[in-house]
Amino acid sequence: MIEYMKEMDKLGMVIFEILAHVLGIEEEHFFNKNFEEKEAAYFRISRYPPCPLPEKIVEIGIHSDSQTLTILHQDQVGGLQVLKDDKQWAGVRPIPNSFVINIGGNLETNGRLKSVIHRAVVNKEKQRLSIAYFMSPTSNATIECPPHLIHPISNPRKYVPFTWAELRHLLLTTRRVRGEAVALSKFCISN
Ligand SMILES: O=C(O)CCC(=O)C(=O)O
Ligand SMILES: [Fe+2]
Repeated sequence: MIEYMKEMDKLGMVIFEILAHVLGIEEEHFFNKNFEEKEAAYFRISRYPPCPLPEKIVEIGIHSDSQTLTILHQDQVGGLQVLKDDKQWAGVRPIPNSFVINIGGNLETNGRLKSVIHRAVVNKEKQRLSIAYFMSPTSNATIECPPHLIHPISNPRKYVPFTWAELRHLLLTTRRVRGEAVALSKFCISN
């Protein structure tokens, strides 16, 4: 497990480097610097038993991930679905030897990246397994959209700066609402 975790961290850092490049973040080691504390990362291993009436059950409810990045391994059964802009669910087809990468709520960068709403449905005949690895920043790292991704008129700042410790506290203490990032919304400037 520890080895798997180390490999996930390495992969996550490569993805962060790519994202930093795509987002035009020039500060060297931007993500490395904010992800030194590894204790905050965690796994969720989900086993979905077969179900004769799959339409009656949605095993992992509708949600978006709250951390920074999710690296998800799903087996070949399939069941992960994402909510598209047209409000239709689309299945994420399992591809052998690959991971599904989800952007977490605190990486939304003022809407430049999207933390997708998703759910997992069960299969009639087959059991399904998934392993989600959630990466979060160091507890006291400040989460704040880089100024160059903000425009005062076309894209004004959506959230006040906050720390991961503050968001994590709210995630643990705020009542959840299906499909809504309630904890994150507490930092919304319009609230
Ligand atoms: O099992 C899956 O495919 C999804 C798991 C998931 O969304 C989660 O653990 O947050
Ligand atoms: Fe998830």
